[in-house]
Amino acid sequence: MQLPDIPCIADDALAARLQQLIDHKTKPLGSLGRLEGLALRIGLILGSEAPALHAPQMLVCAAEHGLAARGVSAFPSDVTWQMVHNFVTGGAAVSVLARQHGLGLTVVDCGVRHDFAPYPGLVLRKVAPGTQDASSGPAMTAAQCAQAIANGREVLAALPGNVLLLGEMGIGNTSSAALLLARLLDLDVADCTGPGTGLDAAGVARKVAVLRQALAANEGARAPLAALAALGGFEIATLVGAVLQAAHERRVIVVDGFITSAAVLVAARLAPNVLQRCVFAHHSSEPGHARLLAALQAEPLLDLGLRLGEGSGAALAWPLLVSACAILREMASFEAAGVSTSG
Ligand SMILES: Cc1cc2ncn([C@H]3O[C@H](COP(=O)(O)O)[C@@H](O)[C@H]3O)c2cc1C
Ligand SMILES: O=C(O)c1cccnc1
Repeated sequence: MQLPDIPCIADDALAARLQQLIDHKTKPLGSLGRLEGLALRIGLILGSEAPALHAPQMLVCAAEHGLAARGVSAFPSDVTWQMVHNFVTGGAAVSVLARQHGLGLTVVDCGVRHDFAPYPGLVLRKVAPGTQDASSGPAMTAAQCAQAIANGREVLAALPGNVLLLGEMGIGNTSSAALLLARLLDLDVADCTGPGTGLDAAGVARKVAVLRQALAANEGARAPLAALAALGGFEIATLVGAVLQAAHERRVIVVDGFITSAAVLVAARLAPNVLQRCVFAHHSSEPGHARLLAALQAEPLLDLGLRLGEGSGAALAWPLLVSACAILREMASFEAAGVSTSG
């Protein structure tokens, strides 16, 4: 499969200039804390000393998981298509937050077991009506996986703006994310698995047992694409494509929780420079997320105890990106404002 070109952002001169601009703003050195690093990162991604974010796009990818039939979620699979309807009609958390913050909202049917009528904001890119049960073999074929990645690239390329916010929906997808994490980071799957939508301790233990079967049934799937096909979901593969395309186009990528971080892990294994374009929105309370963030050396902006997905955390972090850019563009320097420097 042909991957898009994602060059290293290694503009030392711009980095030095951005740091100098930030340091000369009318504030004690470093006093805007993490916002300063955020401003620097966005400046580097957009290649500008005065970065401006425009037409931010929330992309919610949805699909069903064959593995869900094994009782790995506290909710039935039908919730996936029902929530897709809720997203586009405006009633879901991500719908409310996208509306509040003026984010474009695009929902993609990547593989939901339901025939949707055309609806504004709903893009139909169904690879198949759900994946196969990964506990007895690969979730998808290599061709299906490649198709989902191509779909994600195409959908993203058609969206305006210079910021992509990642969201997802798919009952059972904390299982896929845990499997990808265990396989690609060589961790015990028990350390990657949590309650998801709300399993109790016995439920989590049963989930771990099923996930061990999935790893055994897909023992040979070790390379990133093979692991994605064997253990992933159509929404995760579509997100991988969208992330690769957004990174190629030098958009800022705002990563949501556990599942979208797993998609970024796969994308980064295919093209490590993807990570230079990512801002991690929040620390999900799904336990595996801490390990995933550590492996990606990511420092998420928020820690609100969220465990929803959909893109809710990315939407909540969005105002911080806007503020970081405004500070870089609009705050006066000591010189311009006539304020005395220290000492
Ligand atoms: C009503 C409802 C809305 C959601 N929105 C996101 N998710 C989240 O829960 C699912 C993952 O958890 P698990 O692996 O345990 O199924 C995903 O669809 C995710 O986006 C939801 C789940 C439910 C029930
Ligand atoms: O962090 C997430 O993305 C998440 C956690 C639990 C359930 N659904 C999504």
